Amino acid sequence: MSARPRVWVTQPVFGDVLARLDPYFDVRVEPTVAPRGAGELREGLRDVDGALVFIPDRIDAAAIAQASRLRAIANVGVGYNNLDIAALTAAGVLATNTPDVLTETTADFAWALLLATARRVTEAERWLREGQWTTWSFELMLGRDIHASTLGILGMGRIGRAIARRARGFGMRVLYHNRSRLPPEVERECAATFVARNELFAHSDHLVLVLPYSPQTHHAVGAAELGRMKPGATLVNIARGGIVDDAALADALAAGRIAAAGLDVYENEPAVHPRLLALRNVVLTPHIASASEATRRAMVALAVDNLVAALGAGPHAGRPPNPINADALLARGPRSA
Ligand SMILES: NC(=O)C1=CN([C@@H]2O[C@H](COP(=O)(O)OP(=O)(O)OC[C@H]3O[C@@H](n4cnc5c(N)ncnc54)[C@H](OP(=O)(O)O)[C@@H]3O)[C@@H](O)[C@H]2O)C=CC1
Ligand SMILES: O=C(O)C(=O)[C@@H](O)[C@H](O)[C@H](O)CO
Repeated sequence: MSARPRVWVTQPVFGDVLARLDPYFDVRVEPTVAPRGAGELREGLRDVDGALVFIPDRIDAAAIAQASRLRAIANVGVGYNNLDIAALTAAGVLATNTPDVLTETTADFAWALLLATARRVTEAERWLREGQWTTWSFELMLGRDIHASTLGILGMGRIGRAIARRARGFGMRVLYHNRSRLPPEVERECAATFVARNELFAHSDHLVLVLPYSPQTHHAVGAAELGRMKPGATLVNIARGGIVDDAALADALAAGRIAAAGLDVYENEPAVHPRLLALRNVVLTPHIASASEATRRAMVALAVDNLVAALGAGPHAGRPPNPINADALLARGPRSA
């Protein structure tokens, strides 16, 4: 039996980047992309020291309880609501994520969705491809202006601020809400004004969601919040499924309560609420906000660095760049090698 630590990678991504694990570990990379169910994740984690996992992999308490060798989980992604952090910490398993490297690419994509949603880009293309463009009409596909309008950002963290910075070019007024207000110099740099949560819904022409998913943010945007939005406003969600109540959103869009929505994430993804699928005034993308080639490679590279260091190897042994639960080390008992 090998004395080297064992590592499991749940998707076959960028082989040249994953190869950087090889000098240190016995690595098993899943050969196919497939949803990994609870049973498969339990089995995969049972005999390994570390794993490199992705957003669809739900690492729950049951899997962690059976993973007696596990010491590190490197999540490829900045959001980590797929991990049971309390259970990992109690078990002495260090978890890491990949912030910063995806900030600008994700902010670019928020703008792609915002522009497509407000100016009806995908709706117009679908209509044209359906052969419906027989006469040019002056009032065809009238959209909502972006320039000189008010952009609202719920979740003004790394990505929210990058979205705000881009708004300058469109001459927009930027409002934001966080649980805690940003320092004045950051507000100045983003040219953004802090407002109460209800004010954000009431005054935004275009509202972008960029906050993490947690039990506290579950259905943070439901019927009541949608009801507070301006008639004709648009909503963009690049944050996480579950933050928006998808059924309530479908109601608001169908009723014309708000003009349109751009969604990259969904409550039950990859399943999309059938009523959202049936609507024309919604732009739907398959959770790709960070998906430029350079950024996806950088995310995997950072997750590799995190895993190597978290398992006590490489130049930064024991000091992974992006620990989520550094206190896990305090809980380490017999499973620490
Ligand atoms: N679609 C995609 O592919 C991608 C999605 N994401 C999602 O974007 C999220 C944000 O990433 P990033 O900007 O790097 O994270 P940050 O932690 O830098 O920012 C999150 C912001 O949300 C705020 N926030 C947290 N809870 C609440 C709340 N209850 N109400 C209002 N604001 C809140 C935080 O401020 P405060 O603590 O003061 O409230 C903070 O400013 C990720 O967690 C992930 O889910 C990220 C990348 C790609
Ligand atoms: O970073 C996040 O939180 C994301 O949602 C996206 O960047 C990725 O799609 C995901 O991380 C892939 O695992």
